[in-house]
Amino acid sequence: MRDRKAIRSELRQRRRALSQDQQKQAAAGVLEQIKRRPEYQRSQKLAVYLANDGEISPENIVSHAWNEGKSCYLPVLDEHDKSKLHFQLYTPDTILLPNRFNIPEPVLDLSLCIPATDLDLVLMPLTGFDESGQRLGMGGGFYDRAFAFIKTVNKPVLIGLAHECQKVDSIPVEDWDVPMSGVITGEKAY
Ligand SMILES: Nc1nc2c(c(=O)[nH]1)N(C=O)[C@@H](CNc1ccc(C(=O)N[C@@H](CCC(=O)O)C(=O)O)cc1)CN2
Ligand SMILES: Nc1ncnc2c1ncn2[C@@H]1O[C@H](COP(=O)(O)OP(=O)(O)OP(=O)(O)O)[C@@H](O)[C@H]1O
Repeated sequence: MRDRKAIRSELRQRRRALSQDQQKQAAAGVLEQIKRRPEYQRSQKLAVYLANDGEISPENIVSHAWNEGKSCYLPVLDEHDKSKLHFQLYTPDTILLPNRFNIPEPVLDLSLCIPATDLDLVLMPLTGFDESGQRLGMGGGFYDRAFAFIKTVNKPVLIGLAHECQKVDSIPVEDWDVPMSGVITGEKAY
């Protein structure tokens, strides 16, 4: 546990230290990489996120997906059930407000949310990853809880997006960790 905290803090510093130029390049690269993936090409409903705290930005992927007629969904926290994560439709007209972690998100409208099992592809934010597909998030357990069913249902496909500097030799695993089927950086696919 201490381990995970230390790795998380080190890796958050690393991604925050990237220059604007490096961020721009990485965001362009991650689009080029994802366009080649059959899981992306096939997907109609994909979960994305709005980059925060140095995360690699999926914004170019969102624009591409919209152009291709795909639907994008954003994670939205629930102020009543603080452990829950919803996925709400994201369009160019969506109004965004900062959540309790100061990350912009749509104002929760349950009529625009879909069950996690209806998503085809989830592009996951992360602080660290290893080549076996283990993921370290921000520590809230939101994605782990939202996709805990993945062991029994083989949908959606979970793919992490990351900067190369977020790769470590191995992430200490916990029982509840949900493994990703792959990770895409600005340079390559793992
Ligand atoms: N862009 C993005 N959106 C996301 C996530 C994410 O990782 N990235 N999440 C993925 O789960 C959820 C938010 N999870 C988060 C969990 C912890 C902290 C965080 O900053 N914790 C602070 C303490 C903040 C406080 O208590 O005020 C910290 O650790 O320093 C942020 C987001 C939903 N939206
Ligand atoms: N399936 C689950 N059911 C109940 N609690 C869970 C589950 N998954 C994770 N948690 C709780 O969430 C907390 C945070 O987990 P962890 O440190 O793995 O988060 P994370 O993967 O870094 O964050 P996130 O998924 O939000 O990006 C843990 O203390 C754990 O108890």
